[in-house]
Amino acid sequence: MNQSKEQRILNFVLQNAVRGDPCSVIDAIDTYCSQKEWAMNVGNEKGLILDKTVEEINPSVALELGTYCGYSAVRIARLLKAGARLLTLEFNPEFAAIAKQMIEFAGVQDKVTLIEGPSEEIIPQLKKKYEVDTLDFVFVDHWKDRYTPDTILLQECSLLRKGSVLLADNIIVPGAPEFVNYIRNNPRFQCTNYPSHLEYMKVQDAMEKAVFLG
Ligand SMILES: Cn1cnc(CNC(=O)c2cc(-c3ccc(F)cc3)cc(O)c2O)c1
Ligand SMILES: [Mg+2]
Repeated sequence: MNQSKEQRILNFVLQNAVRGDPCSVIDAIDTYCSQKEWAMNVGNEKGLILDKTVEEINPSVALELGTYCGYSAVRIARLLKAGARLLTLEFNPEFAAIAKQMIEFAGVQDKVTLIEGPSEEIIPQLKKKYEVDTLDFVFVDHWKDRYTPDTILLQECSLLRKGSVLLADNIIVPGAPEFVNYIRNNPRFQCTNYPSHLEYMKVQDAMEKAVFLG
């Protein structure tokens, strides 16, 4: 049975990156996906916006919606302080299996909890089952039609506190127009738009930062 693209990306990392070196894993994925096969990792240009946001917040507890191959999980986890943790949710079992191996090869597995399943089921479990109080940072990068319902669900589950920061990918491509409308017109969020480009392409994209005001 021939390999999936995601398996080919992982194989390239295993053969070209250095075990335990997150930066070499990030670079290997970006090299493969810019030269061989496009894939929907956040990429290096938007990845720098993600890095700066994580460094600014220095979160103790971070959540990622949409793990995919683990590129942004490794990107975020490499910046976390001792004792800080990232929970990352992935719906697709094949992607979750690849991401698990990617995270372990990068050596950040002690900081990352990869949870497989639908976000609408897992978010309500975060407090009791995953011992989360509130979230300092949320990277939103999953199904674009889930951005708004899951942002509402995070509020309903009291997982956001005054100052919690959401950073959403793909505001232009594939786009999340309903989310943009919801979040920019919601007085409980202070929004900032970060123009950028679609990963590995010369196509316009953007990220949206939304600070929860409590
Ligand atoms: C299957 N699946 C598991 N997670 C998800 C959620 N992510 C996306 O859908 C996603 C899609 C694109 C994209 C796809 C085709 C295209 F032509 C242009 C852009 C880019 C991204 O950065 C994304 O995050 C989908
Ligand atoms: Mg994305």
